Amino acid sequence: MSERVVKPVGRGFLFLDSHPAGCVQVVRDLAAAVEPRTAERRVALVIGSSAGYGLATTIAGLAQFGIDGVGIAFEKDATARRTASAGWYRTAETARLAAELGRDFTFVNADAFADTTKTEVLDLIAERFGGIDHLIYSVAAPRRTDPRTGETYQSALKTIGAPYTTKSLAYDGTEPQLTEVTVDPATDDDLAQTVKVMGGEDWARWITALQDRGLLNEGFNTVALTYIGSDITSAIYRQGSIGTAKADLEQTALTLAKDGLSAYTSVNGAAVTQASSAIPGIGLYTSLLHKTLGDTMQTPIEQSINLWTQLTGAAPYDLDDDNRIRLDRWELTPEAQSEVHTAWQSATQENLTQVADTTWFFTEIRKLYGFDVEGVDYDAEVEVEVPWPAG
Ligand SMILES: NC(=O)c1ccc[n+]([C@@H]2O[C@H](COP(=O)([O-])OP(=O)(O)OC[C@H]3O[C@@H](n4cnc5c(N)ncnc54)[C@H](O)[C@@H]3O)[C@@H](O)[C@H]2O)c1
Repeated sequence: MSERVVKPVGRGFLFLDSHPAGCVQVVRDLAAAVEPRTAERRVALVIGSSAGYGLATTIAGLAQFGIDGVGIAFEKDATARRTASAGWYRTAETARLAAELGRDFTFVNADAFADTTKTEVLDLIAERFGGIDHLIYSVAAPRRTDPRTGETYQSALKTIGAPYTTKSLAYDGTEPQLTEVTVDPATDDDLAQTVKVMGGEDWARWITALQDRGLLNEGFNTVALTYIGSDITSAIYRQGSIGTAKADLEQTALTLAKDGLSAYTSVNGAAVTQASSAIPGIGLYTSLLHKTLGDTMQTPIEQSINLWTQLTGAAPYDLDDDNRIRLDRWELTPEAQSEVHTAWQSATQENLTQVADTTWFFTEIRKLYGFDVEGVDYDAEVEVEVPWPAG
């Protein structure tokens, strides 16, 4: 037992500790946004199930689409000095939610890129479920060690060709700051490494491994998440090193589909997650987008419900010309983009909090660590040593 008061300690968008009770409430709030329904049983493997889009897909799947199966995440346990990572606490609560909903769902804490994880999870699937109907690949990682070569690759957030200077949002601990960040161009090696981390190789390896063991059920389909976004962020995102990796991921889907698999990428909209907040300019863009769209900015839960509706065949796939499932149409309407463009151009330090929803953005950032969540007593002592849910 290790109870203590947990306060936010950190700099900018990064906090060193997470609040267990806040993370519990975040999971409950996500679940409350899903209408529970008893559906036929389907088996899903969600890779990246503890945060952002993967968490939303897991919760929507558990509550509304009757999924059993396995979730994989890579999270840190508490130490003598630090709390566990937020994804650890969220996973513990998601497991409780799954049990309450009568679902058979196991969470594995391991590196999805490792072959040992694939073997462990495939054994579990073979033993417990006999096969899967859906695979959701929602990993966002800064690095990957390829177990077959032992080499470690680092993902880069760089432009292609020339440096690019963007407006960006920062936080000095008291006030939001409008800053300028210059992003360097990627070398060929940076690009190759980013593709190794965030491209389609590992997703394809999971599918091949499942296929080799005969664990893909009739009607199986799979989705890996991708992003396109606005012209405003394209020099850094879509036309940058990370966009090169996303193009590789999308190409992987096309190759898998050619082999007869029902494999897609889904283009999700901008959301505040740990992964996205690390990208220069994205925080400002997302704050402006929220100011423009308000409640019509679709949450990860809403997009996940939309995704499951399509994966389970309740609605036809909403595909674009490149065979990608589009969950981001609300983000890229000409009206929304034109308004965000104007706001982006006009943003200055003086008008920042009027043109951008910075308060909303920083609350969302703190919520990623379980802080600023309504209904949580942050002065109370809380148990920080929480066991990973038993399989
Ligand atoms: N956030 C956005 O705005 C946005 C928009 C569109 C698409 N996407 C895509 O959605 C996907 C998920 O991103 P996110 O923003 O939800 O990220 P996130 O940081 O919120 O979550 C990442 C997840 O990956 C897991 N993970 C990281 N490394 C792992 C590893 N080695 N093994 C197992 N699990 C690991 C983490 O535990 C976590 O569950 C990415 O492909 C991202 O590009 C994000």
